[in-house]
Amino acid sequence: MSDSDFSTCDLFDADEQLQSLSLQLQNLGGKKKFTGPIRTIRCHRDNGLVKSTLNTPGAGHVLVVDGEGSLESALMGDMIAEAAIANDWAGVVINGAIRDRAALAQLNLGVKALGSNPRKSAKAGHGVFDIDIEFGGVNFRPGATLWSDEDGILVTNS
Ligand SMILES: O=C([O-])CC(=O)C(=O)O
Repeated sequence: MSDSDFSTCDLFDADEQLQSLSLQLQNLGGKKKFTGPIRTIRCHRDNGLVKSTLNTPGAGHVLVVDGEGSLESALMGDMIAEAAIANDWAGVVINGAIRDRAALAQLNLGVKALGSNPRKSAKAGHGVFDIDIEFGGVNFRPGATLWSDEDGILVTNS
């Protein structure tokens, strides 16, 4: 299925077993609909892993980042987002903050996040990669498929 020809409402109607995120993330990227298999990161006010991961080939994956809900500093800005596009990532979902909101809105990348903060995060690289993470009542398992549009985010169980 291409990035633009699905609707999460129709997908849910066809399969009510899909997980649906109740957390009201903001749709902040220039690409308002995106889908792909999941990779994951958990980190707290440190985006070193996010930066290095989005600088490696994404092959159409969606990076789900559990920033543990912190809005104290941003986990992605326009430079990292441009690297994600260059490396063929479909989108980035962040349980935390971004910055460069106006620039992200112009980029051909899916971006969902809680909000924005101009303060940068540390870049020590503390965090964990490709583990199961859970927020908003959804289990995000590496390799599961995610769909995101204006209505919300759906994730397969496997
Ligand atoms: O470097 C950062 O932490 C975030 C940022 O400003 C960018 O991606 O442009």
